[in-house]
Amino acid sequence: MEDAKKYIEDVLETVKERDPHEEEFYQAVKEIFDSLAPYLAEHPKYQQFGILERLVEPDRFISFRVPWVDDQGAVQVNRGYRVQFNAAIGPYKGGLRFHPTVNSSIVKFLAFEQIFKNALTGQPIGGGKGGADFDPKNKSNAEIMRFTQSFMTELSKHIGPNVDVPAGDIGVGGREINYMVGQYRKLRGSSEAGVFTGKGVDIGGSLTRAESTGYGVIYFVENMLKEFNESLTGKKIIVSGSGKVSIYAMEKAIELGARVVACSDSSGYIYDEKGIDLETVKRLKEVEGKRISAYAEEHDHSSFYGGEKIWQVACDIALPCATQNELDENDASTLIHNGVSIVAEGANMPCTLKAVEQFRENHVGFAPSKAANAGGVAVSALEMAQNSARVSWTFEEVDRQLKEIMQNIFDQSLSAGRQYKCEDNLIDGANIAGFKRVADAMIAQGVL
Ligand SMILES: NC(=O)c1ccc[n+]([C@@H]2O[C@H](COP(=O)([O-])OP(=O)(O)OC[C@H]3O[C@@H](n4cnc5c(N)ncnc54)[C@H](O)[C@@H]3O)[C@@H](O)[C@H]2O)c1
Repeated sequence: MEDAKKYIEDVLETVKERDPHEEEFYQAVKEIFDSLAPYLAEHPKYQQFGILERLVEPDRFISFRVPWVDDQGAVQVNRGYRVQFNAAIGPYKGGLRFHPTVNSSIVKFLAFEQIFKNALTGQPIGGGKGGADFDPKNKSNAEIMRFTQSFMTELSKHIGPNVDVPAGDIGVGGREINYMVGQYRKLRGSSEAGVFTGKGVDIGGSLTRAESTGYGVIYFVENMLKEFNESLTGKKIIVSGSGKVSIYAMEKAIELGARVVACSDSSGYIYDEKGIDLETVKRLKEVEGKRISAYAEEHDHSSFYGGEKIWQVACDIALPCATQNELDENDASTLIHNGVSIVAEGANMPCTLKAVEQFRENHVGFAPSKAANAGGVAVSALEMAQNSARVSWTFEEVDRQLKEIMQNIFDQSLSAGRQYKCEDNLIDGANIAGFKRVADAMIAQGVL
């Protein structure tokens, strides 16, 4: 065991030395590697094949200029990225994020996480991620289109249905993906349906893709509750964010009998004791593009708390579904003090390492993002399968497969955790199960 720990520490040290400014990337690598010691101790072959050293270096890191012209006629320049991290089990697969905070550390951490998440789904997809430091807020539709087309002019050289298949993420939804599909088709002169997922249903998108990440989080939580012969009925839930993941996590939770009392956006949170009216949230966010405070103006029995964090609201289940590191150790203490029993990560790495430590110490059921939010990428892979076969499955069929995949991810994570005596915790279990699939595929293919 000591040898394995030393191996992990040495590789972590190299990561820090090589890119000391990439804090989020280091955090993501540490979170995974810290789980692996008992598994690596039992299987020294991974060290002999230099798996950890190879895993932390992406196959390719692409960074490029994205020039575009705004509505006033001024030239703007943003920076675009695509990290093709690991393709041992299939083409690179992962979303594109448009947000001003996007930088090399953020895209590398997201792509690294994606490798293990994709492996956990059991599907043939490798890990990648990308985006741009472009802020879509307050941009006109024409500006979004011009920016997205310019972004695709460069990215199109590096992607393809068997190479790298991007999807959406923060700031990139169906509209942006459709613009990318169009620009890619125009540049290539051919229709390659399987090069993007999250497309509109009319142009080859899959039913249930929009709902899949949020629904998947709730299916995962259902599995956790079942272990204790419990269900979602009557559970009080809070969900951060009010975007693609949050909205559909709320929808499924409400459908299964839970009471969702609070949700948020980057300006603050709303609390509605009677339970959030999701139709209002959908209209405000998906149609009108308004701040979440507008909810409180329409619902007398609700309140808006500007600039405050949602984690002070007492609940049974907390679902961080907005962004990375949105829940720190103080928030974790507050949630624990207020009696939270399950925290499931809908967003990628929303809890800091110290927050996770607190949940572990206090025996709060914790579902890590790479397991809990894998439903989105799983349905993306189902979209690729439908595109290859030129068929469209029904909503019910895709939902059935999604449920099955989430159940498998839960079972694998639980059993790997138990096998390596990680006190039944799903974090170590998910990390070990995901690592095993990728590492074995890397060994089988030789030193590349
Ligand atoms: N879309 C997917 O299929 C998918 C799949 C897996 C993981 N994720 C992850 O889920 C998270 C959300 O992605 P999304 O696709 O829903 O994005 P989105 O842009 O649709 O929504 C993001 C939401 O978070 C809110 N937000 C941002 N910063 C916040 C803050 N500091 N506090 C409170 N709210 C804040 C925004 O206002 C918005 O409501 C990201 O971490 C993303 O990587 C998304």
